[in-house]
Amino acid sequence: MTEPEPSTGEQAPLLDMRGLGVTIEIGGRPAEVVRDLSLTLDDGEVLGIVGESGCGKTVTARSIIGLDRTDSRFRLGGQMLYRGRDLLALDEHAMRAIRGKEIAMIFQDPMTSLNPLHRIGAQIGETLGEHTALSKAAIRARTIDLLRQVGIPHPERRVDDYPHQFSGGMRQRAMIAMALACEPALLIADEPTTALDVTTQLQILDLLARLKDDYRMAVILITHDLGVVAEIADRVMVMYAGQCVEYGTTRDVFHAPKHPYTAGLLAAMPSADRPKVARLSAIKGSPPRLTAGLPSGCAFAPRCDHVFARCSEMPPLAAHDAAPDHRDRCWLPAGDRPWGLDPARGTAGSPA
Ligand SMILES: Nc1ncnc2c1ncn2[C@@H]1O[C@H](COP(=O)(O)OP(=O)(O)OP(=O)(O)O)[C@@H](O)[C@H]1O
Repeated sequence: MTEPEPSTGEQAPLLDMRGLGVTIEIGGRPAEVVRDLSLTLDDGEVLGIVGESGCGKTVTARSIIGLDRTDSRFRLGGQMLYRGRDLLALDEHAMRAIRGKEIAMIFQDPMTSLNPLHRIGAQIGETLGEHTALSKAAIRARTIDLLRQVGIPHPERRVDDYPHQFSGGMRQRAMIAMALACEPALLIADEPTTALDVTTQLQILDLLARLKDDYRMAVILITHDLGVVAEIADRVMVMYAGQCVEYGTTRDVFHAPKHPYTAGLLAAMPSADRPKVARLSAIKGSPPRLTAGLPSGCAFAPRCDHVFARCSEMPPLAAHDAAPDHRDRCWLPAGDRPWGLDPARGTAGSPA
């Protein structure tokens, strides 16, 4: 990836992650689970991060908000510039002022955020009490309003319920209300719908799409589901084995995928109205175990049908054509990537 310009104060992107690396000590040995990851996110923008299980999506998200910073097994490198300030260089006290207020996170399991022993309203109110100077009465009024905004019926009554009195979908809504309490500039949503039934999934995604507009929030959405990304993301990052293998606008990545891994994910996507890419069977094999140590060359090579000698070296994340923001990590010349063929234009690997 090209070296980004130094960012300062007002002109800086909301988030400018530069060369993030995460190493975890597992079984007494260091495992590099995220490698040289860079991205930028502007106010109000939605970035989808996709990839198979274990590719480093959650570790990346938790690194942004500093959830593992007190775990001595974790080593983080690179920079995480939030409005120009490097979050990785802040102490835990300074980070606590940002977490929940400026950057909030929701998880697949709402009980990660909700305490079963405390009333829903008290938990949302606690976030407001920590980060605002609102009175008790104002906190309660705001809490009820938040529950209404996320679609909880009779919020003035349900505010005093405990989490177990809410259904799974309602708990997810309550967790979203808690995340929104301080109107964060960035919401990180880690598989927020995976554990829900299909109807509830759609309702929660609609809710997130509406709230990101109402609150003008940037969102990083982590998911296995490319269909979800196609619906609400402006940009997509495809991760494989702890690295970014493709990055671009949702339109470019979906209409003209460049990396064979992205093409494989798209081909495996069960959707009638999927963009026309040459059909591939589901990707053979499975991702490498990051804990076993990675080969020095392309990590996808053992699963790729197009391997050639150069793949024993690590490909850089690079743009190859007129779309400088569409980058991928593959050595194949653009003309040798049949999955990128756009039949309407007769071009290979170029954005539609
Ligand atoms: N707390 C931890 N302790 C040890 N290893 C961890 C920890 N968290 C993550 N890992 C390892 O880091 C790697 C990346 O995991 P991560 O959870 O980020 O993947 P993911 O892409 O989010 O997967 P999933 O889609 O299943 O959530 C995996 O090999 C995982 O086993």
